[in-house]
Amino acid sequence: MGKLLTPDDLPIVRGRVYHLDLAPEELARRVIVVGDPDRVPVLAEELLALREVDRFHRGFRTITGVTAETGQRVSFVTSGIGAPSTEIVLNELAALNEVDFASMTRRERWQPLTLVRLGTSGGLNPVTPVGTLILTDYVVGLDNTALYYDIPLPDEACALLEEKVGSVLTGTELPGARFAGKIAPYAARSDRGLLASLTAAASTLELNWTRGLTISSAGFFAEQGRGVARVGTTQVNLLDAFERLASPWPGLELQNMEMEAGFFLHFLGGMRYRAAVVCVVINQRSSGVFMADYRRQVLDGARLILRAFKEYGDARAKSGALA
Ligand SMILES: O=P(O)(O)O[C@H]1O[C@H](CO)[C@@H](O)[C@H]1O
Ligand SMILES: O=c1cc[nH]c(=O)[nH]1
Repeated sequence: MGKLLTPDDLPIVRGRVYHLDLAPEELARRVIVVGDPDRVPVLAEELLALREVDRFHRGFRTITGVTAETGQRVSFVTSGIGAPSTEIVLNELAALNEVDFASMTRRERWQPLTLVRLGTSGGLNPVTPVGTLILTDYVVGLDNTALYYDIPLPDEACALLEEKVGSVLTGTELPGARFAGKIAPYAARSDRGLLASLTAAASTLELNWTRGLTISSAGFFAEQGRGVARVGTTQVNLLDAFERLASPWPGLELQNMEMEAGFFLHFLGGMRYRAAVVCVVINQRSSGVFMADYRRQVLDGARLILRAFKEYGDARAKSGALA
């Protein structure tokens, strides 16, 4: 028998996890995770033929159902904004998948989940137009939530990215700043097979898309170079420095900045779940252009993900692996 979890380690209320208010059978094995709870019913209305579960608790909306186009069971789940909120959601999703709530021990058998974050992001690449879908190849996270999870470096490219983004931070520190040197970049990557399926699906749909490097910030304002509040910032001209960041190797360009991809890929990679990230560029940080209505692009992103789920599942079934 696995380790016994106490009701305080993993609070379960009326058979459901404490924050998401979901029971194990209410979660599909394929999950699209969005930041904004209002995005969940939009996806459900447009894409589901059948709705089985619809919950809203602590700001987290979840809808599980069967898709009209691919006939797959999927869950649309809210992460909320930022790594700390995402940490709660991903831990509860993993517990729903792996823990037997009757005995409060890990089940002997479970299959990894397949999850894609579908979000919005700020554009950092002047040649990538607003409205483009970015498929994250690698991400560098700047939050410290991920640093509580001791997960091995996925590959040598991640080490190089950590070093490059580390020098951007060192080069933009305010001399004498109280927290100078305290922000520790960590790199992660999308699951290679899932990214390949997303890339293949994107190539067959007439979408504006590209792959690239994503930066995940710990916040929206100072952390993304927005000097709105009347207090000093540890980093100065951070955005300019990011925009000058040379491509770390041919084929990988810095594309966008958002707030959850880093933790998402770091944690789920460590769990050996299959995870990837697709974000719409809704603004151009250098020119100040901002697109407030991105509903169409988000739906395009969701259709792309559903198609990739299908192709990825079919390819795995053909190779003898469980989908
Ligand atoms: O549109 P979502 O998925 O929320 O993603 C982006 O939007 C929020 C900031 O406005 C952050 O969560 C950021 O990552
Ligand atoms: O600039 C942006 C736009 C969306 N989300 C972010 O985190 N930043």
